[in-house]
Amino acid sequence: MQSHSTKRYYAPASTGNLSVGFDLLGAAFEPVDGSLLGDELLILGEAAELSLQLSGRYVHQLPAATEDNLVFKAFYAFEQALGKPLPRLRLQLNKQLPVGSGLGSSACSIVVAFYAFNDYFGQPFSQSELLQLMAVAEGGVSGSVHYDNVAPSYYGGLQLMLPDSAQICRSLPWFEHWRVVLCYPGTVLSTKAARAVLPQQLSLTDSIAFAGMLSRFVSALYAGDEQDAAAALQDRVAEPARQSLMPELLPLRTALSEQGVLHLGISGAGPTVFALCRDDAQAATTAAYLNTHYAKNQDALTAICRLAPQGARALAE
Ligand SMILES: Nc1ncnc2c1ncn2[C@@H]1O[C@H](COP(=O)(O)OP(=O)(O)OP(=O)(O)O)[C@@H](O)[C@H]1O
Ligand SMILES: N[C@@H](CCO)C(=O)O
Repeated sequence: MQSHSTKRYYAPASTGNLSVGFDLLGAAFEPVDGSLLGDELLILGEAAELSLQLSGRYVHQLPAATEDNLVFKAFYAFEQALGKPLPRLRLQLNKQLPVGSGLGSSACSIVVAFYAFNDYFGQPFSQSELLQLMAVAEGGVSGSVHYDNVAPSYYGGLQLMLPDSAQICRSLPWFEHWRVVLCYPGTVLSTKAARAVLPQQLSLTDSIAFAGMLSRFVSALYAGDEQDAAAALQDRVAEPARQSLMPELLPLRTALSEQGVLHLGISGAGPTVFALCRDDAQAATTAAYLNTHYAKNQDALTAICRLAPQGARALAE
């Protein structure tokens, strides 16, 4: 039961890479039916000890020990960054994103936790300071610091990372009528494992192709050229190495492309796939197709989404 002083916070699911922008591009998504696809954190009150209750559809995928939960770790990282002891909190995590899914599940818990602590304790950190703390925490999970899940989950929208810039990332335009079908098959693929197969070096040809395709995509978004933007969604970095981890990707892409779907790619490090659709009708048939041909068990999740304009936020109590 919620007490009067309970505070509720939420952060949305995100898709890293978006095929063309390995580690540099990420988008937050929300279901078109108005439901929430992301983690929720409740601050129930203060107590002598820090505590965390767990609930939600994917609670069974979380580590058994509370101390291993990223929300717990986020609290101590927040306190350490602040440099002074904080009151202990009674927390509840409503875990609605599958773990090791490619939906930015770890980032989502990290983002909602840092956002909540910053709000609760009177905003001691600026937005970019908070984002850096989130990225460091996410790096502790995946083995390297990358912002393409934490940035969109925090800010919402489609975010392009800006290496060496104080701003860290910037929102890009998007086509409002585009729909994205996210399909998580129900099987786990850890980001660390999916990064272990990546090439350590890119050839000059692949480096130019990577920079070229990402530039083409960004330029097409600004030009409002939908066809060119969709055509630029090509992954020259991660997908060739990750295909062996996701053997169904290419046959599914061929089948959906024959149905006119704009693109099918790996969401983050997989195994979730994202299908880019031109409208609601195409998204509905694509969702049905992926649900039949890619979903594997009761943990599977298929959602018809649009870009989430808003990222982490407080919800009405
Ligand atoms: N609250 C939490 N949410 C998600 N994962 C958690 C949480 N607490 C601890 N973990 C651990 O963090 C790791 C998350 O792994 P990983 O980064 O592969 O998942 P993911 O975030 O869903 O993947 P991706 O970033 O590709 O979407 C797992 O080992 C999981 O047990
Ligand atoms: N850019 C990261 C995203 C992880 O979700 C990767 O592909 O490894």
